[in-house]
Amino acid sequence: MTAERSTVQPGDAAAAFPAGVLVVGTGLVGTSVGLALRRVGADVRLRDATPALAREAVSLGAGRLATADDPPASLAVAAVPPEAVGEVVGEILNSGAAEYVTDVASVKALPAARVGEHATDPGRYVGSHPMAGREVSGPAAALPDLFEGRPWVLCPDDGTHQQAVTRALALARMVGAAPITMTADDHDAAVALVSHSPHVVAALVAARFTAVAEQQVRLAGPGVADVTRVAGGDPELWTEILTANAGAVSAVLRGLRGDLDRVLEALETSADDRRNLRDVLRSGVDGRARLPGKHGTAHTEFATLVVVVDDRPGQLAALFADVGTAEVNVEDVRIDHSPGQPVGLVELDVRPGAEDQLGDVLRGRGWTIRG
Ligand SMILES: NC(=O)C1=CN([C@@H]2O[C@H](COP(=O)(O)OP(=O)(O)OC[C@H]3O[C@@H](n4cnc5c(N)ncnc54)[C@H](O)[C@@H]3O)[C@@H](O)[C@H]2O)C=CC1
Ligand SMILES: O=C(O)C(=O)Cc1ccc(O)cc1
Repeated sequence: MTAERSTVQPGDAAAAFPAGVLVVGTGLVGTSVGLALRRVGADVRLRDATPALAREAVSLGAGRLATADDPPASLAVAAVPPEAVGEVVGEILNSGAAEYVTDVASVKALPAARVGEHATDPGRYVGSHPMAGREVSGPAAALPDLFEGRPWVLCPDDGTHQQAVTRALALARMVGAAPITMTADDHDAAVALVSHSPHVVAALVAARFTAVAEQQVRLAGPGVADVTRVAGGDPELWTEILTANAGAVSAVLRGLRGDLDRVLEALETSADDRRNLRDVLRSGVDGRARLPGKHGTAHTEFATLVVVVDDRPGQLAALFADVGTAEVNVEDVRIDHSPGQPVGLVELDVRPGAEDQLGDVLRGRGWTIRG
């Protein structure tokens, strides 16, 4: 497995893609690819099975409409749902719409097999998957910096042409992502663990809220919102993703079911034996510490400063202006606001040790620091 990052220079996009890039499927991911490529000066052509969505992507600045007269693009990106990848990639290659093609589907083994069935020269395709997304679909949700600093997995196999890999690598770099190469099976096992099973768990947790009294759900805070954020994703798309990666996802969920049984046993049998419960919770702490942190670096536990802000216009701008004078890098920010309360809480994450300096500056400027 290899990982790399580099800086894009002006002119790199034209050199990498002399005949431009064709994006087929102008939803969240396709339009984000177009927006990111336009920022580095690439010629981007767009089409979608629903032409109005391609026109919407054009109006957002993601490129121009593809036409039948266009010469073959240097690279096409099939940004369509997993089950459509085989047919779409086959059509692009067989019609000569592009020299090489990649896709962005969240699973890799099944689409590659389908491309083999549809394309006369499947070696001009290399599967890829940007590890970045949102729980909202469609062109309007697209962001030009969606892929910035995120892993972008490439899955070449023995039959893949080197030039297909070169062009897909260039795509990942041009949009600011960090390319990683692995086999389709390794990819599918990894995303079952870090993306697909968490999605199921998030949906299961969130589904508990549908049939309970409103006053129970009203107590929910940012913790449960974090845990369930991805559950807002498109159920149609996620049904396709989970079905296409059923084996790997089932393996993770079976392990999870075993742990859940241990928790239930600990809760329902001996109130004195807390060991199993503690073991599960301790494993959770250990597992979470292995997650990559900001910019794909190792996870760091930040120190958090909680600042009380009045619920009135201009407060956040004033706070950030004062933070700016403290010469402390803020690694992350969260804003917690309870409905009906006249104040909000702004959580500022800083490197451990820097919180005293920032706290002193903010107190000196009249801010209330909680805790
Ligand atoms: N949503 C996410 O967070 C992420 C999604 N992905 C993958 O990206 C792909 C696209 O997902 P989104 O952009 O989120 O979905 P989306 O629903 O926003 O966009 C998909 C687009 O493909 C078009 N489309 C469907 N079939 C087509 C066909 N046969 N020919 C041309 N256009 C067609 C649809 O009209 C739609 O505009 C999926 O394979 C998904 O697994 C990858 C990373 C993140
Ligand atoms: O929202 C997030 O944190 C995600 O991780 C989104 C995501 C969804 C689907 C993918 O195939 C890849 C990334």
